[in-house]
Amino acid sequence: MQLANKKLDWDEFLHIRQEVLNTWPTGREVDLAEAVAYQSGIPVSRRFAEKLAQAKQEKLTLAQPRAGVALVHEHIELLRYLQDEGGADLLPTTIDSYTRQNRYQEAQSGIEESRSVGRSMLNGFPAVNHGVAACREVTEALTVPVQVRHGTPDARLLAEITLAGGFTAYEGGGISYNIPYAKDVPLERSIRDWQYVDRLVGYYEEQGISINREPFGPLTGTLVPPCVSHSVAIIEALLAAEQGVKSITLGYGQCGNLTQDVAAVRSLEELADEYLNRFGYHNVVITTVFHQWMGGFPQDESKAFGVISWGAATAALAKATKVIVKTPHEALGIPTKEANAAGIRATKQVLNMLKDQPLPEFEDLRQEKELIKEETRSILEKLLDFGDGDIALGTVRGFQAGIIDVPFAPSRYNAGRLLPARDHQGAVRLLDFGNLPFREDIKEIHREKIKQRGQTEGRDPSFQMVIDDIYAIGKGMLVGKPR
Ligand SMILES: CC[C@H]1O[C@@H](n2cnc3c(N)ncnc32)[C@H](O)[C@@H]1O
Repeated sequence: MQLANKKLDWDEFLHIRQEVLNTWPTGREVDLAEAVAYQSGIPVSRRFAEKLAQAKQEKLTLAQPRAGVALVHEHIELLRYLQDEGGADLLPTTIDSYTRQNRYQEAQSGIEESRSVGRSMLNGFPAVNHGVAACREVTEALTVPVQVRHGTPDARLLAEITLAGGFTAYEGGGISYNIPYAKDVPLERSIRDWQYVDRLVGYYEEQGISINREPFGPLTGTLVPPCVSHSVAIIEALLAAEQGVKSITLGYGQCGNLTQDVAAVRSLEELADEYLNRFGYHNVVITTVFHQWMGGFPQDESKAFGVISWGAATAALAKATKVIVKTPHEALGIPTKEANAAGIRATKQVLNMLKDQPLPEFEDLRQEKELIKEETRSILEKLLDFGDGDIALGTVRGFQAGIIDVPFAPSRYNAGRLLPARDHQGAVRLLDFGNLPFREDIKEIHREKIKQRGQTEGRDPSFQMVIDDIYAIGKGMLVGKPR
C-alpha cells in the first residue's frame, strides 16, 4: 500500500507485531495488556510527559544527560549517580550501537565480554538483549523519569520491550534516526517502521498511558541550519500525532549564536502549534529540547565546561523545556559517571542563575525568528505539494529532489548539496542552497551576511569557511576565522 500519513489500522499493526516480536527471543516477554497494567502503576513522579508538561507550565528548563553502559547493575549505578550526585531532572538510557542496527547477536557478545573483563564493552545499554524484567529493574531503581535514547532506523522491537519495561519516553523518528545515522536505509521503510512505533505509543495513550515522544532534533549536529532541523521536527510531529501520540518534545541542536539559537527554539514551538492545529491535531502537548553543542568539542576540560555552560545559558534564555547536557569528556569518548555528573551540575548552576531573567524579544531576535519561520514554511509547503497534501509521501519525494537536505548526512537518500557556513556573528547561514525552495530575498540575506564575514576576514566566501567552522569550537572559537 502506498506510503501515507494515515493512522495504522490496529489489525494490521497486530499482524506486523507478530513478526517484530519474533526477531529476538526477548520479544516473547512482551504482553501488551500486562505492559499497560504495569505502566499504569508507575507513579506520576516517574512519568516523563507529566514532568515535561509541568516544566512548560512553570517556564522551567530541565536538565537531562546521555548515559548507557552494557550491564544492568552498572547501568543502574550510573543512572543513580547522575540522579543523586548530578542532580539530573530527567534520565536517559542510551542504547548501544549494535542494538541500534538490530545486531542483537553482537550485542550479546558485548554483554558477555563486559562480564568477563569487568567493564562496559558496549557504548550503551543493550535493552533488547536484557529484556523486559531487566528494564523494569532499571526504571524501578530510580526516582526521576527515564527515556530511551538511541539512533535506530528500525526501533520497533526496542520500543515494545522498553515501553513494557517501564520507560516513559522514547526518542527518535523515521527521518531523524535514519538520514543522520544510516547509509542505506530507504526513507520509506524507516518512516513506516516509525509509524509502527508511534502507533504503539498511540495505543498506550488510548489506554490512558501517556508516553513522550522526542524526534531527534540535531540530526548530524554539524552546522545544521534551523530551517532544516525544524522541517524534520515538524514532519515527525505530524507523523506521530496522526498515530495518536499526545506528548511531543521537539528538538534543536545549538549552533552557537545566541540570537539565532533563541529564535530557533521559540520559532520551533510556534511552527509546531501552527502545523499541528492546521492538520487538526488539537490536543497534543508540545515541549522543546535544546541540545548543547553537538559538534567537535575542545579536549581541555575547562574549555569544555565553557561550551557546556554556554549551551545551558542559551537553553535557559530560550526557555526550552529541557536541555541535553554534554560532558567535559566529550572530545575523549564515553564519559565517566563523575564527568557526566559534573556536566549536569555546571548546567544546573547556570539554569538556576538565569531562570528569573527573561530575555525580551529585541528586534534582531524577532527578525531571526521570522526568517526561520519563512524558510521552514517554504520547505514544508513544497513537501506538501510533492505529496499531493500528504507529508509522508511528500517527504520521501522531497528528499529525492533535495527540497529538504541535511548537511553532512551519510544517507544515500539525502541529496547532500547544502553548504552551511557561519556569518561574521557566528550564525549558521547557507553558502550553497542546494535545491532548497527559498525565495530570492531570503537567499540574498544569507549571501549578504556571509559576504560581510568575508570582508571582515579579508577573504572571499568559500568552502574553506565551512571547514574552518567545523573545527572552530574544538579550537576554542565559534567562527572559523583564518589564522
Ligand atoms: C548523540 C551523540 C552524543 O551522545 C553521547 N553519547 C553517546 N553514547 C553515550 C553514552 N553511552 N554515555 C554518555 N554519552 C553518550 C556522545 O557523547 C555524543 O555527544
